[in-house]
Amino acid sequence: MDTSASTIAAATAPNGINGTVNGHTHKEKVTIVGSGNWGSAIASIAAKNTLRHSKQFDPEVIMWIFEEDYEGKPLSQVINETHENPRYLPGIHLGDNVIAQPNMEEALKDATALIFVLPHQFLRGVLKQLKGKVNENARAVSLIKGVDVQGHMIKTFPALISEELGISCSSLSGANIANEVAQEKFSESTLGVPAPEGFTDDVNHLPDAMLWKPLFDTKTFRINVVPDVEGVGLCGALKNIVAVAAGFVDGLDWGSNAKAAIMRIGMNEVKDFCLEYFPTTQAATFLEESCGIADIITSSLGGRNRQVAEAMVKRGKTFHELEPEMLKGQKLQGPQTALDVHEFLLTKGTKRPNGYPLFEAVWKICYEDAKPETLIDNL
Ligand SMILES: NC(=O)c1ccc[n+]([C@@H]2O[C@H](COP(=O)([O-])OP(=O)(O)OC[C@H]3O[C@@H](n4cnc5c(N)ncnc54)[C@H](O)[C@@H]3O)[C@@H](O)[C@H]2O)c1
Ligand SMILES: O=P(O)(O)OC[C@H](O)CO
Repeated sequence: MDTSASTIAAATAPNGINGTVNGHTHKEKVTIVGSGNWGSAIASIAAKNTLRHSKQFDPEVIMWIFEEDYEGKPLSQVINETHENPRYLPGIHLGDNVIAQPNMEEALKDATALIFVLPHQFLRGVLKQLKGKVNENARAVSLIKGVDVQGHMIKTFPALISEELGISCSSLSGANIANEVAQEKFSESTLGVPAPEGFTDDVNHLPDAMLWKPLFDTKTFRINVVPDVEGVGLCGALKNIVAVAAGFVDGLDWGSNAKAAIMRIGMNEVKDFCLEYFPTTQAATFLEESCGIADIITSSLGGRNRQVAEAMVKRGKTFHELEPEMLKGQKLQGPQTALDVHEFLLTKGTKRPNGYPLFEAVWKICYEDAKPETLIDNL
């Protein structure tokens, strides 16, 4: 199937509505694949916007849930009764139009707008279940922060989703700590959409921008569109390694200068890694957008990766021990991404003089018991 932006443009009405059959307008039907901390926050935004843009979207937002028990009841039942996800996003009303659905086939029925928002280690398993069950006119967006590494092959998740499901996939990433976004505190995010080569028109008019921007953009969650799906996806993945390093700095009480230095060095490694292995990515995505520099800052100041890394140093425990204890079912992405990147670099090699010493130091501290103080040895 041809999933290029121009082909999709031809099949999509100019207002972004998913076409017409027998004179009837088809409304986009939204399914969220994932229901954790960010998945639930984004469900609350999508639920408001499907109502706000009722000509474009069916009001109901289906949220596929990896079923589990919550205080003696299935979590999906609790969510559908209370319209809240007390396990992963307590205190936030998701919207009466959000329906939790543990059955994947049911969740996908008629879906035309698929939002992928899972901890990255679970995506391949979920894609296996989805194969052959997705509508061919569906489009996807990945909110997942991680990379897929198989030996010397590295892929972003939008690319993997597109490849596995044969549909177009965009990428949404930014300085977006879920709890703050859900509380409607001001933040920005970057939407990377597919664009035909040489496209110079307004990116907001690209078909996938016209689908996703109205679904996510609010007064307090501002979406900026760029024609760089890979760059947006990679920034979100790699900044998690930098955030772990920033957490080590906090654990060591090295202070603000050291934290700023680690963020600067980390930003350069993110940028160089993207340009070395994904030459179509654009430097402006890292340097000017929320998904780049801004996400490194927020994650190094306030994220879960930072928090657990600080505790690794202060309490002398591994992240394997601390993750369940501190995050209660939420998942870290930084250590696993450091391992993925390490394994990729090992087989692929690099042309960067001195390699990627910050990424490698984080891997060594997380997986090889290296002392946190060794973080700066090769910088
Ligand atoms: N939380 C944030 O602040 C935030 C913000 C932006 C982006 N992200 C990114 O979004 C993605 C999802 O993060 P999140 O915060 O929604 O998740 P989370 O960290 O809250 O993880 C918990 C989720 O994982 C699910 N899960 C557990 N085992 C599973 C399995 N075997 N198969 C499928 N699902 C399983 C749980 O059901 C739950 O929904 C991550 O890549 C993360 O980096 C998170
Ligand atoms: O809490 P973290 O470290 O997973 O980071 C959350 C978001 O990615 C911040 O943008």
